Amino acid sequence: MAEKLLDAQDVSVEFKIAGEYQKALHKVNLSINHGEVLALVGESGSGKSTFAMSVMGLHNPDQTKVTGSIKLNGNELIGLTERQFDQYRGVSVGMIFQDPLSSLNPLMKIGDQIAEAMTVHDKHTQQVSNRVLGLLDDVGIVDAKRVAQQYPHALSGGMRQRVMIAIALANEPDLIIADEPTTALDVTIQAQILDLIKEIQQKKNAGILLITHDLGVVAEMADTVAVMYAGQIVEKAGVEELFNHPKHPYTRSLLRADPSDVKPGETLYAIPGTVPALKDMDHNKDLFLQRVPWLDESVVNANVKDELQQVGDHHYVRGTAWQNFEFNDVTEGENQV
Ligand SMILES: Nc1ncnc2c1ncn2[C@@H]1O[C@H](COP(=O)(O)OP(=O)(O)OP(=O)(O)O)[C@@H](O)[C@H]1O
Repeated sequence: MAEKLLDAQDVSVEFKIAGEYQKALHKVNLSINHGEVLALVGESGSGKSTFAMSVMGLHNPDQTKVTGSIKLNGNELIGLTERQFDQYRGVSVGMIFQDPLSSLNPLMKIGDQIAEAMTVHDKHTQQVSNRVLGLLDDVGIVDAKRVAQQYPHALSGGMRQRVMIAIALANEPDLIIADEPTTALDVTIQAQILDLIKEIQQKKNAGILLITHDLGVVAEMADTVAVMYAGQIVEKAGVEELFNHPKHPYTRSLLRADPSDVKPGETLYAIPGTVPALKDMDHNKDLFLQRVPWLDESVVNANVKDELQQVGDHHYVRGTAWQNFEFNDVTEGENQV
């Protein structure tokens, strides 16, 4: 079998908070093939960015313990020094964040910032200038010559995001990590940027780790979906399978709470409660079940294995609560927050 582009096994992350290590990720297993778009979804605080930052080596080693294995093209990343990480961050892995303005240097012209991202010794050659213009062209910027001479503040949000994508692509990375890449943009611009990411991904056969809370974006972009809750993967499946046959109570709740899926006259389902604080996470349990008020305590408190159970073709679920999970529509109104 061909080597995986990204292969993360048993990745756990602990943050030192008030002198004590607290676990934010527990034994996460995720892999991405070349050309595959994996969407990582879950509510705010579920651990999506913590995972992405582990892949990019962006955690502060003095306050964070990262264990397990993360291999990129077969090379282990966990345990690398900052200098070693530099050899692939921005090179084999490109990054697109939610807020391009805070990622771009306000004092540097766009063209120089793109050139700066390239792994070439002399950034001032004609070849580099041509490549900068080519990249701006690739991300759909017309009049690239003029834009290359501008500063970030002169551009619209959508244009800035295109520039971020050009920077992410500067070294033709194998993997692109896109953390909420369109959240800050207007809906029409969102669609353009998503199309652009998809087009680039197909052209370059790059793998994408797409972090989003927007299920519409997932449906549009993803091949595979991993659902994260309280620092654990609770369900993984191909995108159609996950949308059509969700199993885990959390996945089913997320889909039910999807604002884009509400029909006129219907009220939007709100998942009761919130993601627990790190110190309250007992990862031997299926932590979402605490938020299902009608479940029996014995179900909520039962210990659950770390390994996901295979329930279909490429479809995996954590725990067994899904087997008897039903929405309690009678009390649902009372349970809403
Ligand atoms: N540097 C840090 N120090 C302490 N706790 C942190 C740190 N970074 C993240 N956490 C905690 O880890 C948990 C997971 O956070 P994370 O940002 O990964 O979630 P997320 O799913 O990406 O959320 P969002 O969608 O809001 O970005 C949260 O409880 C968060 O408070």
